[in-house]
Amino acid sequence: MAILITGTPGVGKTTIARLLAERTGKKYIDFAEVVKNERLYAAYDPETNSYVVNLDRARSYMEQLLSCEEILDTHLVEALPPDKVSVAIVLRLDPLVLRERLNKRGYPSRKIRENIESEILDAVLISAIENLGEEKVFEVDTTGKTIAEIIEIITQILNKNGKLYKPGRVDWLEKYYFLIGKEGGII
Ligand SMILES: Nc1ncnc2c1ncn2[C@@H]1O[C@H](COP(=O)(O)OP(=O)(O)OP(=O)(O)O)[C@@H](O)[C@H]1O
Repeated sequence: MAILITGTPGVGKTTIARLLAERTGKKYIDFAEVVKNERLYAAYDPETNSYVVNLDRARSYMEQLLSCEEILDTHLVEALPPDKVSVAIVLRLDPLVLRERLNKRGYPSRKIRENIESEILDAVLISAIENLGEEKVFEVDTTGKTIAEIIEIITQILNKNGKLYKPGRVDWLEKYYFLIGKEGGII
């Protein structure tokens, strides 16, 4: 059963998932790589350099691939077989910090806006709860935390001490509703 590290693009999934895999000796799986290598996509969008994933094919491929406790890195929870995911850690990040990171990547302003809106509106958290069930889902606000602090929190969650990290504590909407619809999240 996989441990899923998820969240809006740019929140730190790959950084955390890779380190967690190293620390635990578990296999790290970059879902985006699997999609590309196994051609589990229906289309490719050159403007945003992203793939439109074929959810059914992806889900059945991952059903075969996932065996023991891999560390899985993706924001696309709906492409995963729910019965093969034991726990989902949704990383959260202050939208203004996320905007800085995505700006540094040189993302087009439309892509930045979409990701910031997704973070403000809890899109990945909601998808994780809907697809996996709330009992499997935990939420970690990574804003201002070091990588070591985040790994420590995830370790607590994996050791069944995650009650402080159940969904519902992070709420960006009240503070950042005015960013919705702004190109590139620019006020
Ligand atoms: N706790 C942290 N503190 C400061 N910077 C961080 C932290 N975690 C990640 N970063 C930085 O944020 C950037 C994005 O991290 P990362 O690529 O891991 O995000 P991601 O969620 O996997 O993004 P994507 O889904 O687009 O691959 C990187 O430059 C990384 O070094």
